Amino acid sequence: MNALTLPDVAAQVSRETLPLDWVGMCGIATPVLIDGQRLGATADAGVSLDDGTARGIHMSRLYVALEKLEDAPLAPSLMREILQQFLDSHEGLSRAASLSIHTDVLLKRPALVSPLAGWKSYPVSIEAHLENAMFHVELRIQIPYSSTCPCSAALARQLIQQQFVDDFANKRLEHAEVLAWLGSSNGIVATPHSQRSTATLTLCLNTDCNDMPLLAVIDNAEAALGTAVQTAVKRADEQAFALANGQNLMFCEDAARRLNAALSPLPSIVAGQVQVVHAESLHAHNAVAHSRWPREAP
Ligand SMILES: Nc1nc2c(ncn2[C@@H]2O[C@H](COP(=O)(O)OP(=O)(O)OP(=O)(O)O)[C@@H](O)[C@H]2O)c(=O)[nH]1
Repeated sequence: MNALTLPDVAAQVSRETLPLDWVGMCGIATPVLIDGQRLGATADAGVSLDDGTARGIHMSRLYVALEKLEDAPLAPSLMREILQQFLDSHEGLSRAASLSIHTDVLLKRPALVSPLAGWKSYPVSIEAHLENAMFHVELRIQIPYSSTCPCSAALARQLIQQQFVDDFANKRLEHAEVLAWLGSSNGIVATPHSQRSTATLTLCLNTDCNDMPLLAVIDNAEAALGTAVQTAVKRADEQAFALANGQNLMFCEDAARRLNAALSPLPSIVAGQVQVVHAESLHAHNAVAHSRWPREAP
């Protein structure tokens, strides 16, 4: 076979001299190691093309650098190493590099009361950027939970009181009769509405972290909300869930404040933003609140 020289189009001079902000590949399949689990993920890898005369970047050099994801736990330090390799392999062409990883973290969560447990999937994205030795990493995670409207609960309580007045007007109160009434459908004549809700947390991580603080973030967030959606559920678990909802009535504003208070003290997080969306059953639209920290001085 003839030893032909392969044409290298990327090395050609571009006819139109124009630097590009980002060039790379999106949706590269890769495994990642998180908390000892090997997960399937996709990666978006790219660099800036600051040399406007160069025709193209060297995609294969970015692809090869992603091999590091196979064996080392995913951490800010690992992402920095990979980004540095992107830049080293594009010396003279690129000044900025970025890498995003998208995956679903699977966690086994215990039931509230029964000995059952089940798997829950949390969509996670980690975005890292390196430019002029400035490195930052952002973790985005979605957490589903239940929220019961405090206003609706108060309105339902008022109707229950009214029903009590109607049913027991001019009657001597008998303990057994009241108890039976409380257990009847008349005793709970109205119920508050509740909704499946989602918190999207965007967290700027401490770049010295040698692991991803996923479990700490999820555990803190779910404890602060008190009404995480459940996996395996027996009746005892459902009853405990009803109690948890009753004890944690939440407007979207309440949920955003709770999450801010729970996550902002974590040492692995230097700044953050919370977006909560309550998919209302009262309306066909959603109730939404945002909160971020640290807050700029007014
Ligand atoms: N830059 C660029 N490359 C592309 C694109 N689509 C496909 N490729 C291909 O990506 C492959 C890898 O490119 P390079 O990394 O430059 O490959 P190479 O020249 O063999 O590798 P080096 O010797 O390291 O430069 C080439 O075959 C390109 O044709 C594109 O839109 N832009």
